[in-house]
Amino acid sequence: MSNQSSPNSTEIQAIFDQIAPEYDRLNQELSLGLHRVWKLMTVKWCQPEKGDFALDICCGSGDLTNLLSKQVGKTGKVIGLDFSPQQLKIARQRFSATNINWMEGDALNLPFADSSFDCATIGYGLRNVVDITQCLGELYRVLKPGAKAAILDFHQPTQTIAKLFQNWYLDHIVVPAAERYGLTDQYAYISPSIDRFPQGREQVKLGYRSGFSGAVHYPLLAGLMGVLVLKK
Ligand SMILES: C/C(=C\Cc1cc(O)c2ccccc2c1O)CCC[C@H](C)CCC[C@H](C)CCCC(C)C
Ligand SMILES: C[S@@+](CC[C@H](N)C(=O)[O-])C[C@H]1O[C@@H](n2cnc3c(N)ncnc32)[C@H](O)[C@@H]1O
Repeated sequence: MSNQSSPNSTEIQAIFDQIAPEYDRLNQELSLGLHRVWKLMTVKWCQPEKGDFALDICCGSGDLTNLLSKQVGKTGKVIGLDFSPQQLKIARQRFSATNINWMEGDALNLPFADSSFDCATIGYGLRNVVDITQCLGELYRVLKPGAKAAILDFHQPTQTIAKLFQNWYLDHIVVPAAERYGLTDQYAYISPSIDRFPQGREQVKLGYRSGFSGAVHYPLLAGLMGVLVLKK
């Protein structure tokens, strides 16, 4: 990894390629299965409807793409986009719904026309892109007027006790669990990435600065993470 404090795009892509084989198992174990609840809430918050054209940015192994697929139904379509070939390989193996298109692409340069999508999600992706403002700008551009996006991610809790727990859990539960698979460095990246990521109030400001007409942040898990809901 480069000596700069935050990894570059190539290094981030490598992290997610390398963890792809164990990613879902570790998410399930380390969140005690709760990540499925957080993802369900995220999809509900972008208000998908039958027949919609939906986008899951930074789709990874496809959890949110799959949930959107169920919501938009046979008359709808979902694009799952990610720049990690290995994550997309897992996604294609896991989910075969005919209304899903898997695409390798960059969240910072989305290959879609303006005002294309009825709704969108980003699950644990915004914290991992190298330019948050550029990503939000692209998200704004490809959404239809009035469309909603829901962005799920970790952030630093405001309460000290919650921050202490987050650090403890990451350092003493998450990283040791990853060591079993030789993925220590890849999972040790999570903590500093959370430290660099804006908290809910700042995320709302970034949403408005990106042109969204509405921005609300809903904290989850005592503020260890949350969902930013944006309306174009
Ligand atoms: C689905 C989850 C995390 C996705 C995720 C995001 C990243 O940015 C990564 C970067 C590098 C490697 C892996 C990931 C990654 O998996 C959430 C569940 C998995 C979390 C790793 C577990 C941590 C949860 C909270 C810090 C504490 C939860 C405590 C509660 C008692 C369950
Ligand atoms: C923690 S994973 C989240 C995957 C999935 N959304 C989930 O909820 O499990 C973050 C994903 O963001 C992807 N990613 C990071 N930067 C990206 C970019 N600029 N363009 C596309 N995908 C990116 C990574 O490849 C990785 O699959």
